[in-house]
Amino acid sequence: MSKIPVIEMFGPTIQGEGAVIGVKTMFVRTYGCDYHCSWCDSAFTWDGSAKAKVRMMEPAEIMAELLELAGDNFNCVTISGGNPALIGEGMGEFISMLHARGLQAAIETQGSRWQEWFYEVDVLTISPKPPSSGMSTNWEVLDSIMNNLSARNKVTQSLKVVVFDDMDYEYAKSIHRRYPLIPFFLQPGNEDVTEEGDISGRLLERLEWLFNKVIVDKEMNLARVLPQLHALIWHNKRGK
Ligand SMILES: C[S@@+](CC[C@H](N)C(=O)[O-])C[C@H]1O[C@@H](n2cnc3c(N)ncnc32)[C@H](O)[C@@H]1O
Ligand SMILES: Nc1nc2[nH]cc(C(=O)O)c2c(=O)[nH]1
Ligand code: SF4
Ligand SMILES: [Mg+2]
Repeated sequence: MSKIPVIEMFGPTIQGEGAVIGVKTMFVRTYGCDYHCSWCDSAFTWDGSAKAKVRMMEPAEIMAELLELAGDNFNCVTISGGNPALIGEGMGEFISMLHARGLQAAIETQGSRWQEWFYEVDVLTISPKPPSSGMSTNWEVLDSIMNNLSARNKVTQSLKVVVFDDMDYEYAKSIHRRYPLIPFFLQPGNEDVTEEGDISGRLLERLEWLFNKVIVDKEMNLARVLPQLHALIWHNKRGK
């Protein structure tokens, strides 16, 4: 059995982003990322600040802890990070374990690495990073991920781009143009992930800004613009 580096597990909560927004889900957050986005809202998964909290866990141990946390009060497990696509066969084993119990596996990843277990994922969210992140996209890798998934026609995949500014918006358009058949989501960026208290007003202003860009843009007729719903309700609180 191959172990998985887990930094936190929480839930049940409500999926706050993307294609399955609003669905009750547990979260498993893996440690480690091959990116270091300037505005990452989960930097503790890679910046070393929470390294002492990482547990190397067998898939069966993760399953047991989810059941301990929530009993049968969930049907979906979202695996995020960090980048869960850094993990090899252990993750494939964990996804099989979820399926054996009739549970769904949702994955959040940035599209920088391929894993064979992507084929088994029920809801796969690929979130390429725009210029404001400071990261650059490896188009060869992203193309091959999107090609592999399309060829199997089995996984429910979607693309989700976070937008902070006009340059990010142009990047988002280039993603949508490149993969026009893939469900496409836009999400405004949270510009201060450490602010305490109610940040909903600030987030809603950015949502309106993004709405207004999409409304006048005929290339975005099929895009869906969504907030980070959990951030509107629970703000920058961790484990929500
Ligand atoms: C923390 S990441 C982890 C999964 C994976 N590394 C990725 O980036 O897709 C989960 C989601 O949060 C988004 N995100 C991270 N920081 C954000 C911020 N400051 N504002 C809005 N979305 C953010 C990412 O773009 C991604 O879609
Ligand atoms: N409620 C809630 N929904 C989410 N969707 C994606 C998240 C993530 O951090 O990957 C996230 C998260 O952290 N919380
Ligand atoms: S890819 Fe995801 S987890 Fe990694 S630094 Fe960027 S937003 Fe954070
Ligand atoms: Mg989050």
